[in-house]
Amino acid sequence: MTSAPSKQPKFLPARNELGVVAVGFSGGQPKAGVDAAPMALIEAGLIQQLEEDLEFKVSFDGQVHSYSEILPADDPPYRNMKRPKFASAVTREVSEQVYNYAKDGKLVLTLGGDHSIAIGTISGTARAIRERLGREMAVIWVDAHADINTPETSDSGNIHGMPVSFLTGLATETREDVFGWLQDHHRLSTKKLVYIGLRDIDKGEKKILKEHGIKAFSMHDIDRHGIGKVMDMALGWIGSDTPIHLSFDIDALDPMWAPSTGTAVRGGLTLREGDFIAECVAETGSLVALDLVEVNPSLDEQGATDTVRSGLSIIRCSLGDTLL
Ligand SMILES: NC(=[NH2+])NCCC[C@H](N)C(=O)O
Ligand SMILES: [Mn+2]
Ligand SMILES: [Mn+2]
Repeated sequence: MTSAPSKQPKFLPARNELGVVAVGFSGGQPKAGVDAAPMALIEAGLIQQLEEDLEFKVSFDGQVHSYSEILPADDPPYRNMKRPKFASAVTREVSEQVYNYAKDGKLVLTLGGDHSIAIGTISGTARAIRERLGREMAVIWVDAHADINTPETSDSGNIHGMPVSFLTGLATETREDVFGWLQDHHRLSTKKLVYIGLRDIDKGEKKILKEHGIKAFSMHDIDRHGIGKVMDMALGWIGSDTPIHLSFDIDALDPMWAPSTGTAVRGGLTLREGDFIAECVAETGSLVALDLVEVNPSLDEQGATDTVRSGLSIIRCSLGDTLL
C-alpha cells in the first residue's frame, strides 16, 4: 500500500505558472447555460484567488471563448453524433490553446463548458508532455459518468458522453472535420486512465470498461474502502512520477453540493470527498492540467451559487490549497 506521496514536481519547472483557458461551449449536450460557467467562476473571484491566495503567475487572455467564428453553417448528425463538426472544431482549437501553455511547462486550468471539451484539453496536454518529457501522462477522470461511449454505443448522441472513447482511440474517424484531426500523439492509453465516483454507466460503457480492463472506482468502492484508501489505490495504479491530468466533472459531487449541472445523479461524493481527491492529486506534485466542467448556472438557479462555490473549492484544492 502506498501512502500519500509528497515529492518534488520534477516535470514542472515553472510550477507557479498557470495558464487558464475559458471554454464557453455547450454543444456536446442539449442544455443551454453550461457555456456561462467560466464567467460565473471568474465573477466569483477565481483568478484573484489563484493569484493572491495561491500565488500563481496566471496567464489568461481574459476571454471566455464562444468559438462563434468557427460555428459551421450546417452541422447534421453524423454516425449518431449531434453537432459533430462544431464539437470537433472547438476541441481542436482548445487542444492547441492547452498545448501552447503546457509545452512551456505551465500548469493548465481549463474551465468548461461541457465535458466534450476534454477531447481538446487532454489531447493538448498529452501531446505537450510527450514532446517535452518523452512520456505518457495519466488521466484521473472524476465523474458520475464514464463518458466512454463510442458514437455507436451512445443512446443520446451527445458528444459529452464520448470524449474518452476518442481520446483512447476506441473511437476513430477519418473525416478530419469530425475528430479525424486526432493523432497518436494526442492519445491516452486505457492503462493510464483511472475513474473515480462512477454511478451512472450505460450498458455499452460497462462492456468497454470490462473488455479493456480500465481501472475504475465507483461510489460502491468509495463506500466500501473510504475515499482515503481509494485515492491510495488510484494513485498507486498510476505510479509515482507520472504526469497527471485531472478531469473533474462537477456532477461527480452529490446534487446536494452541485445541483446546477446537466446530468445530475444522486448518491454522489460529498464536497469534502471531492476536495480530498483534489488535495491528494495536488500532493503528488505531478499535476500538469486540470479541467472543471459541467457547471450550469442556469439549471436549479437557487443552487447555482453553491455549485459555483463547490467548483471553486475543487479548483483551489487541486492547485495546492491546504486546510492547514
Ligand atoms: N459529461 C457528462 N455529464 N456526461 C453524461 C453522459 C450521459 C450518458 N452516458 C450519455 O452518453 O449521454
Ligand atoms: Mn458526468
Ligand atoms: Mn463527464
